[in-house]
Amino acid sequence: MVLNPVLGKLVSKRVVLASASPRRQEILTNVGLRFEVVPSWFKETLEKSSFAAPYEYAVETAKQKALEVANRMHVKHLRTPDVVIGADTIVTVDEQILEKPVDKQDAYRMLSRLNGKEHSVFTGVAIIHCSSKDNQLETEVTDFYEETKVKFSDLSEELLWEYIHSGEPMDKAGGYGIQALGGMLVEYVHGDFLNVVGFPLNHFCKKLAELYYPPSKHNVQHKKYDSIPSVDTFENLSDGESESSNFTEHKGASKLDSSGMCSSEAIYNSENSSSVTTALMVPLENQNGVSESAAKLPSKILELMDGFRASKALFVASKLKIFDHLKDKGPLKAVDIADEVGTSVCGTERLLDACAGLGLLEKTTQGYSNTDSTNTYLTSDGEYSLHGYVIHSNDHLWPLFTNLESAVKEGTRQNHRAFGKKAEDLFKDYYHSQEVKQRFMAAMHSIAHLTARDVATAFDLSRFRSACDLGGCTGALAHELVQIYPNLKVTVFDLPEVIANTSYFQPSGQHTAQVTFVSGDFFKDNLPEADLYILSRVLHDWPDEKIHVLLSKVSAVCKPGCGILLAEMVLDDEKKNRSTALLQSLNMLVQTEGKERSGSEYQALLEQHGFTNVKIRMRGNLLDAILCVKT
Ligand SMILES: O=c1[nH]cc([C@@H]2O[C@H](COP(=O)(O)OP(=O)(O)OP(=O)(O)O)[C@@H](O)[C@H]2O)c(=O)[nH]1
Repeated sequence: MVLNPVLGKLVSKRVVLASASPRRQEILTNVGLRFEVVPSWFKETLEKSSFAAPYEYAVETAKQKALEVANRMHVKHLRTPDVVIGADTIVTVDEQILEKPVDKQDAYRMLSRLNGKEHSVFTGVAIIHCSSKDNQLETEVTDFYEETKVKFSDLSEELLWEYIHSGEPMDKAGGYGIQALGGMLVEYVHGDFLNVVGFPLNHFCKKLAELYYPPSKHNVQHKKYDSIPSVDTFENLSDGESESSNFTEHKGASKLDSSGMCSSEAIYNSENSSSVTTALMVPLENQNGVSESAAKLPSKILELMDGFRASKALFVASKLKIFDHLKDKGPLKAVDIADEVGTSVCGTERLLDACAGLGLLEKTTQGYSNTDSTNTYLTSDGEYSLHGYVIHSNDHLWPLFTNLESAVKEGTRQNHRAFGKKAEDLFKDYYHSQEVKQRFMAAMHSIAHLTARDVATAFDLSRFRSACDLGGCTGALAHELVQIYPNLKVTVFDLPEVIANTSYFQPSGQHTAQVTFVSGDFFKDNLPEADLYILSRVLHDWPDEKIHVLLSKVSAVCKPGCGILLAEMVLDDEKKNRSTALLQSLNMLVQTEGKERSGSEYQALLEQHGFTNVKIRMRGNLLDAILCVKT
């Protein structure tokens, strides 16, 4: 994959995307970039007439978005990031700048202007390199823009309104999404398609190449980065740093084409790849050296068929604490690991090779060692350890999922089949078995800790003085909130059995005293008073009837102006787009009476209890956020 050496330069850096746009997150995730998402609070209100050209407005807005996040993260002691990326997309037609429509009428106004005409889409991008000197933030700004021309067909009023009623235009510049239904409105595109979607990836890579590989004697003879360097050029540019070598090329194998099929060219296998691409070896030449045309294979389907093998390899390596041993002692040979964990050498070697093939381990002549992301996410003491959730997935979710067929046939949870006990009796185990309780709490903690910043920064919550996190478990989200909002006090409200076991999970450091724990059952007991009630991964556990009971209790204690913050995976209205969220809904089917819901479904539930002004922030990661206010 020729572009990866450039992106590889960011591997060891703390990269932050200052954008709430799920499309930008997806474009960058798809090429294997690892980053955190901290949406900018910069309001897009710069005076447009003060800019000589529309692209200058987009570039300045992108810059201000990124600088706001860099400053906020620095000031709030959230560890200064190395690189912050901001972007802003606008549409221009007849010398007018169109941003996101504020309502359906506004969307109609925009789409009518674009109807039958060619217009320009500009995305301004800012790449801010940050450092901290004497506790002062220092920034180096690189910015650029990209223009793409798009022409709309002549569209009927009826079609425009049908499109507007689909809901798609609302969070999109110019009121359309070219990547989805909006694509049907478009006659042609001249230029970078991804630029229209919200992020000019190609130009971004060229900028990184300029920044990280300044012209040397060798490449000055070539064109100066007005194109992406070729494979050879990249090899010449490589400075031999390990991050570049994470991106491995193998000749004579396969890569995915845009249709998801395989064609013969090159294998791409990187630990930074968001999805594991199944490597299907397709020889380019037969034994006589004659080229053969490689058969197209349904790689996506083959990958899905293999998915359970990959999951189980990860689970077993985690259960055996292989990643923990390698963190402390790696690199280690298979024989040494087998000795440490008490397993067979031949079985351990195959497991380790599989983990290396999946990008979880690195294999060298010295033996096996963890990748950076394995150290961060898969060791039990990693900064964002998911170890607890991996073990929960193996011990609890795996047996439930093996009964998925029955769950689908019967439409109910499968605890009785998976564990020989009804859900209620399992709950009693939870009360009585310290081991089961701790495993569950560790699982919930790992996801809450990983997603806490995303949830806490989805909206500006600084106007709230007190919050109550209902079902807040170990307080991971509460602690993140008080770091970000130092004037906030958070009460974590959960069952007595949970509260009694929270001490192990408590962080040290600033503002921890602002988090307190209160035990109770939110269906039965009085709720603590607060300006903001938080329900993170709670509503998806319950059917609508129970949610009404809970929301009416919250509504009864909420004063006007108080709010609810929900954190859930939000489905699109047609329930067809986000496979992770749709699979999560199956996950709720096998074990609860709940389900994942769409934004409109949550809105309807909330509005029935007097909560209005419902705002939804699709984060595109593990949790989305919904904020509403009691009127
Ligand atoms: O064809 C498409 N055109 C545009 C989009 C999406 O539109 C928005 C543009 O808005 P903006 O640049 O202000 O970005 P936000 O979404 O508000 O997020 P920030 O937090 O970065 O301000 C952008 O999301 C594009 O992806 C589209 O999807 N298709």
